[in-house]
Amino acid sequence: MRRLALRLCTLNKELLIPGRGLTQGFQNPEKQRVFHMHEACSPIHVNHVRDKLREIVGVSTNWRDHMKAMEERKLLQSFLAKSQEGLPPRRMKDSYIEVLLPLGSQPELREKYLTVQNTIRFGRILEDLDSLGVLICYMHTRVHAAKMSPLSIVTALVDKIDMCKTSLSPEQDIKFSGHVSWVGKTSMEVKMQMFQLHGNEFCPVLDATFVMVARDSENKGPAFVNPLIPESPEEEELFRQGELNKGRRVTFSATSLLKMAPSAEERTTIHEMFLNTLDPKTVSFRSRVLPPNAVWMENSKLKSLEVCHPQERNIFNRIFGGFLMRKAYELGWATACNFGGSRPFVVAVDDIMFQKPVEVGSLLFLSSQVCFTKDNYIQVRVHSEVASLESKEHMTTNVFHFTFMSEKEVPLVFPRTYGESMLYLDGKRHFNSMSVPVKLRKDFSEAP
Ligand SMILES: CCCCCCCCCCCCCC(=O)SCCNC(=O)CCNC(=O)[C@H](O)C(C)(C)COP(=O)(O)OP(=O)(O)OC[C@H]1O[C@@H](n2cnc3c(N)ncnc32)[C@H](O)[C@@H]1OP(=O)(O)O
Repeated sequence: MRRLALRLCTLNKELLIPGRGLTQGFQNPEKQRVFHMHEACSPIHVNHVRDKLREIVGVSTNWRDHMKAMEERKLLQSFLAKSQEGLPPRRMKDSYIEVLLPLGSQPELREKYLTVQNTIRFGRILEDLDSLGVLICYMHTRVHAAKMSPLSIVTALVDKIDMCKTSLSPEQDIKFSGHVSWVGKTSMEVKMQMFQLHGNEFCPVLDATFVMVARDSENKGPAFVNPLIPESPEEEELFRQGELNKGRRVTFSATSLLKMAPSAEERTTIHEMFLNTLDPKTVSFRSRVLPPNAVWMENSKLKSLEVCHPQERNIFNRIFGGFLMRKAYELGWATACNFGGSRPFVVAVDDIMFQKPVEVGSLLFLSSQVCFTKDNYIQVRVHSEVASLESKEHMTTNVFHFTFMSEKEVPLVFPRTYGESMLYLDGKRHFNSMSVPVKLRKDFSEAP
């Protein structure tokens, strides 16, 4: 145990070696969102993020030892705080990390990230962001006296990922940075950014906001996290934004179409779409025909099945959230590609809620469909549910929302049933909540 405490302290030191900050490449200070972090660490290599997480949590690398490792974690329960006030406050820079994915300088890394069109697999980026988000939270909550972290930190929500560049080169270095930007009692909001080398500058390509939740050593109940003290007006603004985000999520969830009827405007939209599909040759509500350049929503569906092997486990012996996101994203991408008839780019991801952990050995059923389109944009929803081999009972674990942009204008998608109409409106709400179409930087766009 003492050995592990030392290891954790070494980890913290390793992460905080003063050196070149990520912001150095910027000419324009307005592009920076790294507040007073210039004195922070040199980047760690992307391959070390998972190693560090393993060390912090003390997991075994062999599946056959996983029960023993979990037994050892039970001993850490006594290190958990009884209240949040009993924990020392932390600053944003305490959790600030930079991670390097040196695709340019280490070509052997490229294979894992490469698409056939010579761009970067976004699913792999989702995995890296997920691991990085968890590591950031361990930096915020680190306990110097404890041998390993008594906390199990899980991803609760991918609140938003906005892309500011349509395609990324697999031949240029990438850097990630991030820090805790807001905390509740047991939850933490993490802001991350991704940059790619463009000439001599690291230019921003992606902004992400995740919410992580701290659980006890055995991942059975909630656990308190250290308070966060903003230190400057910019940090206060970030913290305030975190509070607002929490309020926005509550409102979004309270007005969900699963709980409340659509608004008058939304009802009009659906009725107009319904009228547009009535056959003018018959006087019947049942005889429906598609308008030109339109597709029935049910015909946009694609499905897949994954067997969740131990290799895909996370540090808590459940299925890694990043793996679930990668699989859902790739099915969503295929759905958009199939629908739009040309190669789509992801422009936004939002509101991926991890409702239930996925056990190793489960069957993961993914079902994807286009639920809204506009001009070149395709809004895709992927629903995931699991069943254990024994019970066969299906349970929803996640709903994923992806916004893609196609190279050319795409057909309209038409709902046929009431349920599909609600999917359409939900897709439209997600599409409208996206900030990207206005922000997408044309100057960075590249041919695919
Ligand atoms: C060798 C091994 C291999 C190693 C590989 C390394 C890979 C690297 C792996 C890296 C690891 C990668 C990581 C992974 O792979 S984690 C795997 C993916 N994630 C999961 O499996 C999580 C599944 N979900 C759950 O377990 C529960 O739903 C959770 C625990 C999330 C909430 O449960 P529950 O609802 O019962 O909790 P509560 O009511 O007590 O609330 C607790 C707090 O949570 C806040 N909250 C809740 N929901 C949301 C939400 N949607 N948005 C925002 N906030 C939310 C809530 O406000 C409250 O905050 P506060 O008011 O206290 O502040």
